[in-house]
Amino acid sequence: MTDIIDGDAVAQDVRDGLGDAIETLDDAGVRPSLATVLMSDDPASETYVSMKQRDCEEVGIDAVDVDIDPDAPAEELYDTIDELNADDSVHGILVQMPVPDHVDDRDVLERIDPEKDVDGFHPTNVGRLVAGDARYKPCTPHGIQKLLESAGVDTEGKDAVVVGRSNIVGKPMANLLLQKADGGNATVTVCHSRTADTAEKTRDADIVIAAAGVPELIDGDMIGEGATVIDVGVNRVDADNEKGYELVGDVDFESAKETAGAITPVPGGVGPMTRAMLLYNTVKAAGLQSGVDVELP
Ligand SMILES: Nc1nc(=O)c2c([nH]1)NC[C@@H]1CN(c3ccc(C(=O)N[C@@H](CCC(=O)O)C(=O)O)cc3)C=[N+]21
Repeated sequence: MTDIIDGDAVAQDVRDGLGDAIETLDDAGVRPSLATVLMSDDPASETYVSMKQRDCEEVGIDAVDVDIDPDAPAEELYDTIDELNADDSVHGILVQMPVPDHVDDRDVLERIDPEKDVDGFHPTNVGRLVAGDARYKPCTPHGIQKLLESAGVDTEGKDAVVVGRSNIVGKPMANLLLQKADGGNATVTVCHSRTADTAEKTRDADIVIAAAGVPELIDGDMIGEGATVIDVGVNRVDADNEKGYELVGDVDFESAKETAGAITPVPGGVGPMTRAMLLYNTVKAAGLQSGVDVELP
């Protein structure tokens, strides 16, 4: 029987597990606070930001919500980041990506105080991660590590194939799987759009992480018997339903689950974990900035 890994349930465990740390901080008079900055009118981005704010409320994190007109000059976003950097009551800053074309996303990520960079996208935090000394692990790959752990999948000595080489998922995922640490110690292959034969690589893998942003790129023929399949895709395709869209993963779930030993669904797999690990990083940030020792799940 294929194990369908329940991301909603594991995310709930992480949120519950943050309770102790949030209480410890509360005893010290500290309330963790996350600022989300949205410079977009893309409906998907708006949905994600409002889900993050709801998550914060649920666990007892203050959510500061800044909206910037997508047509505003880049300086308005920079000024906002500067203000949030200087505000001691704010522990985490997330600028929802993508930002408009006239704003350079690298400039944005470098502007955020690395201590408050709960996405883990600042070059300082990227460097620390690669060096094996992560401060804030990027939320999606970190969430995937938690999912694998919860499914009883030990990564040590396994062949892991990451499909996709983005800065926010593929590259940090490959790095985490490579670390000499729990959730790492895997033999890692990274496939991408220029890979000669991706199927040949994925077929031999114990763990396949699909993070290419291409709907249903990975099907059952590309998965080896009993492999663990993690689907990072959150592709919105038009559909004739209430929402007007359907979420489609990078994996063809129906065919892949026939050969996989364990698989994450979309929705309800990696997405909720990404949000849970953002809360985790925010609580960690509050601890680091206030000098309060917190125990994280
Ligand atoms: N600075 C920044 N940090 C991010 O972490 C970031 C970002 N920008 N930009 C966009 C991507 C995407 N992302 C998702 C988070 C949660 C779900 C999620 O919870 N999805 C639900 C369903 C959501 C729905 O119904 O649309 C699920 O898969 O079950 C999806 C996507 C975070 N991102």
